[in-house]
Amino acid sequence: MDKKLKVGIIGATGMVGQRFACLLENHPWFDVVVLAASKRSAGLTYEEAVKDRWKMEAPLPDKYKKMVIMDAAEVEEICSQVDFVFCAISLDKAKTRLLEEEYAKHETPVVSNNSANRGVSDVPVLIPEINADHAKVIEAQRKRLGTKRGFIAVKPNCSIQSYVPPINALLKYEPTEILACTYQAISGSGKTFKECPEILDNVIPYIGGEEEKSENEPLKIWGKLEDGKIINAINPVITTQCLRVPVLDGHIAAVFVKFKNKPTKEQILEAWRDFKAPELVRNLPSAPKEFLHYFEEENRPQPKLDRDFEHGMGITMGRLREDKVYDYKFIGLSHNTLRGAAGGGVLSAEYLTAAGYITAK
Ligand SMILES: NC(=O)C1=CN([C@@H]2O[C@H](COP(=O)(O)OP(=O)(O)OC[C@H]3O[C@@H](n4cnc5c(N)ncnc54)[C@H](OP(=O)(O)O)[C@@H]3O)[C@@H](O)[C@H]2O)C=CC1
Ligand SMILES: N[C@@H](CC(=O)OP(=O)(O)O)C(=O)O
Repeated sequence: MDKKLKVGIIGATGMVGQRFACLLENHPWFDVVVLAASKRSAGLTYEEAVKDRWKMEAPLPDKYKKMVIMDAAEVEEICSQVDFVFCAISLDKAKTRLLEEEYAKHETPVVSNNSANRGVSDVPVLIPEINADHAKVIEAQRKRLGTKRGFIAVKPNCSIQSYVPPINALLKYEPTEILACTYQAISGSGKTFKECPEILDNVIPYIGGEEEKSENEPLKIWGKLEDGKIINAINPVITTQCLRVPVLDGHIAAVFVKFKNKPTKEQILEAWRDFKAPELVRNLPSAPKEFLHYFEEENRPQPKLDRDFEHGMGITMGRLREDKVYDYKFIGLSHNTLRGAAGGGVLSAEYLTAAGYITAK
């Protein structure tokens, strides 16, 4: 790429926004020129705004320290400075949806981490290794929005990333039923242990809205593009329970799966070993070299040991075995704020750039 694309991070002060800032510090294609958040932070330097709430292990990058935070509601001004934006904000769904559409209508592509637009049939919900071709729906979305270059693309909920990629590699055996129990890290709620003392020595058996997202979003990812819409898949039927556990980063899923054509254990391991994303995706700067990795050790994967596999962009699995009720069961793990949030967003933006959907203004 001759010149880097100019990028804004909307929600830059939050847990996911901070991840974006770190991932983009030295990105080969993208240069962060705008940091935006709510009115509460607008006008402060980034250093001032995150002073008591920097949640990353890495120190706050020098590049951002003196940048003055803009108000995310100043859409026109922000759009005049950037080629596209990443968006990760805590705001109610209806307002988020409108705000994202406003950016798109100002001819600024939005790569979103929020759930607000995931249910819209012409908005692609991307895991680039799996459904990069869904980006084709952007053409129809642009017609609806009346834009030439503006559009919204989203990354899916983080809980599904621990079981959808491994099961995706097995689609040829026609999975009919999936049961997944997820054990989700506290960073998924934007918190650290200091901010979440109730989780110590505890498990919280409810994460608002999570099970609905976990059961429905995979069906859109496995859906078909028809007449300018993504039509959700009907199968497999998915049921989940999502629990919050005392882990900082990394969502584990205990997964059970039934197939129409039951594979052998060796066939499953082979499908995981041989899975290859499309070449364009494999060569993106943030793409993991190994997307799916199976551990033979019985006590893996573990969040603390394995969440950073492939810089937090790979999915690890273990304990594959036959089951008495379902055909097979296994454990999956993904890093929720990397693959499941900012990393997934950056990879999607790289794909959308490489495929020509995001360009310099
Ligand atoms: N944490 C995770 O693992 C994941 C989070 N997500 C999604 O990403 C989004 C952000 O999550 P997270 O980073 O954890 O949340 P945080 O609560 O940590 O951060 C929220 C961000 O939103 C900003 N914000 C709040 N209100 C407004 C507003 N009215 N206008 C503009 N910006 C506003 C905040 O700015 P200020 O500091 O000024 O208040 C802050 O930058 C959510 O939609 C979440 O569901 C998705 C996948 C995983
Ligand atoms: N709800 C997830 C994080 C999240 O924000 O998901 P979503 O992107 O679907 O809103 C968690 O708590 O771990």
